[in-house]
Amino acid sequence: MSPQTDRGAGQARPAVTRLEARAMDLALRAAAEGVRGANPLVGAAIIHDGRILAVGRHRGAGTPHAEIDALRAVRERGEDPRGATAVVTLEPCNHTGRTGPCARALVDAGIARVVYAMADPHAVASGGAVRLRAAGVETVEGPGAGRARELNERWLLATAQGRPYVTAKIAQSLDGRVAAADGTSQWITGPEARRSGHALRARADAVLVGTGTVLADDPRLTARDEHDAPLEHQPLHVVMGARPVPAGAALRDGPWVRIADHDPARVLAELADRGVGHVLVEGGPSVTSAFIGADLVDTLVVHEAPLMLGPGAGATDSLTVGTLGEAVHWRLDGPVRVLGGDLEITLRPAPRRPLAAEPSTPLGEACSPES
Ligand SMILES: NC(=O)C1=CN([C@@H]2O[C@H](COP(=O)(O)OP(=O)(O)OC[C@H]3O[C@@H](n4cnc5c(N)ncnc54)[C@H](OP(=O)(O)O)[C@@H]3O)[C@@H](O)[C@H]2O)C=CC1
Ligand SMILES: Nc1c(N[C@@H]2O[C@H](COP(=O)(O)O)[C@@H](O)[C@H]2O)[nH]c(=O)[nH]c1=O
Ligand SMILES: [Zn+2]
Repeated sequence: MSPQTDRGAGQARPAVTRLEARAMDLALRAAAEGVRGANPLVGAAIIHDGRILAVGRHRGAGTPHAEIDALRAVRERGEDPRGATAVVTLEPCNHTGRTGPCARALVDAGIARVVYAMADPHAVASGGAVRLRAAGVETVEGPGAGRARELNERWLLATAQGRPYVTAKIAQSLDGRVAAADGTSQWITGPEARRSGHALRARADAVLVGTGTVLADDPRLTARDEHDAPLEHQPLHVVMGARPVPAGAALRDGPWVRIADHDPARVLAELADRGVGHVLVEGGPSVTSAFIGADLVDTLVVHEAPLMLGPGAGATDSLTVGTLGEAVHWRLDGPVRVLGGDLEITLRPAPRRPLAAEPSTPLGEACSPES
């Protein structure tokens, strides 16, 4: 499939210019710097008079979308976006969520042409291209689609499955233990790593643990700063399992729910019904293994502490792996960070099947020299 434009099929003009292809490359790189969660990673660039005026990106749920970020940067530089081209890694949205529809913002800014990598599969947000064309804006879909899809591969999967995006966090020893033999585990990691764990909680709509963790640790599951004060955004506390949550359990101090089910897919469906878009799974080993075994972890954050715990509980003790060929593979998804004395390793699942074939002409091959 070649890039689509709203021009007639008989018109021979190449879909994108060399500058637009370069802008798409920059937008994709900017997108990759965002944080994963309920929203896809999206970048945008604005081109005018043969120059890339600005590059923007989405910085996480609730913050301005990439197009708005790029338009803001253009205006901050005292430039006028009227008549410009916007190059975006995802079809501009057409809905009012926590931010307004980007399609309208682009029209209001006087943008004349929008090149976007891939259509928005999210039923609520889609339709931006139709709205743009209705307002007389030329649209081109397809350049950079392969890279855009690869970047948001797991978000696209979660969206297609109609479930929340899932991040799992494991705080483990060098030898992969999450508790000592007697069940003690507080704390394996140092304060810097734990602060990063709290930042993860603050980015999630819900934090989920199994009943085993509730009974062993009595976790609070709140998002807190270095002084133990609550952060602004607090996640829903979710307990998965059959046993009741004890009357005095600390997690009852915030909004909480127990879901008496062992099936991660059904638990996610129930959370989706409650409006949860991003779940942080914090263990313990039985629950983490169940999510990983069901291929329902989209991002895995491992906090690796420099200590060994010998015969303690392993992070994924219940994962069914009988032979090396059944190993669950991951790949790095961003830089490894040093947090005090610990490491933070962010991973995403290595694809179990080859990625879908690139549906568009690769960047750089569909362009014409700048006119
Ligand atoms: N370092 C770290 O990052 C963490 C360490 N821990 C440590 O882990 C230990 C607790 O481990 P564990 O008991 O495995 O903790 P879990 O939180 O995984 O709880 C396990 C229990 O949850 C219920 N459950 C829900 N879904 C499933 C499922 N799909 N499969 C199996 N059981 C399910 C079962 O109880 P039911 O009968 O009620 O249904 C099960 O016994 C503690 O020592 C704790 O300190 C815990 C979290 C994080
Ligand atoms: N042991 C361990 C973690 N354990 C996780 O933190 C929970 C306790 O949360 P709270 O009561 O809110 O502070 C605990 O039940 C488990 O999910 N986390 C880490 O960052 N590092 C650690 O060494
Ligand atoms: Zn938008």
